[in-house]
Amino acid sequence: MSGHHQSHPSCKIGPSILCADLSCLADECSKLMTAGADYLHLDVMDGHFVPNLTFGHPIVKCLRPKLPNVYFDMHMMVQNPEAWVESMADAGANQYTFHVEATNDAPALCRKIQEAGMRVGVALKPGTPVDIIVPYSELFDVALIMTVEPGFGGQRFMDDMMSKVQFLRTNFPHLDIEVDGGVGPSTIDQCAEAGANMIVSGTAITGAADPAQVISRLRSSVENAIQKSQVER
Ligand SMILES: O=C(CO)[C@@H](O)[C@H](O)COP(=O)(O)O
Ligand SMILES: [Fe+2]
Repeated sequence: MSGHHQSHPSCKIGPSILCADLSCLADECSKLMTAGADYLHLDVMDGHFVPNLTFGHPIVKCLRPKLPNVYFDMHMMVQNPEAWVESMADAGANQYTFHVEATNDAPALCRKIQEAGMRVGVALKPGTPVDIIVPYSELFDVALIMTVEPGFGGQRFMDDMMSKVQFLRTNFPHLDIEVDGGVGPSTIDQCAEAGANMIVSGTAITGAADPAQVISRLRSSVENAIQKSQVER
């Protein structure tokens, strides 16, 4: 995965497995990697922070040996994100993306995640202003801009979130900026133009007849936008 301190970070496509066939999750994950994914986005929901319930670190622990080289981005939609850092690190997670709305000490949590050996992601719900993460921007590797209200796949993309992506790309050219929620072929271009480089897409990929074709479509949109931004400099 791209580091935090490099020129414009490269394009990474990370399918969300939330709406995949969870009865054979390891196979679904392998298929997505074979279809060209760069990483996997695993949605952890606790039924408190969001009105839905999925899975936790025991699943990651079982997936890891079957997918030894896959980057797991854990989207922690949980009330007490501090509680699961060590378990997720032990289970083999690579990135721990917590919601700033779920903690009253985000900088301390960033340090805790770093000390556990994972990359740090900070996620913002649609209603949360982007400037609140500016004071501790040196403590995280990825900013996740939710483009739906978290909790479910298959929702409608919120295009007014693009101003947050643009703000971050303008002020933090080297930051990995992730978008998540309703992202697919019909919404990727505005994400790419705003400056997102880590692309989470769930139902648009797992519901597609040809996931590989959707992944390459998302990738070409982002790579074109990166090229264009570098020419314009
Ligand atoms: O975190 C979430 C939902 O809360 C997302 O990761 C969704 O799972 C993405 O699914 P689509 O909106 O792309 O179908
Ligand atoms: Fe997610």
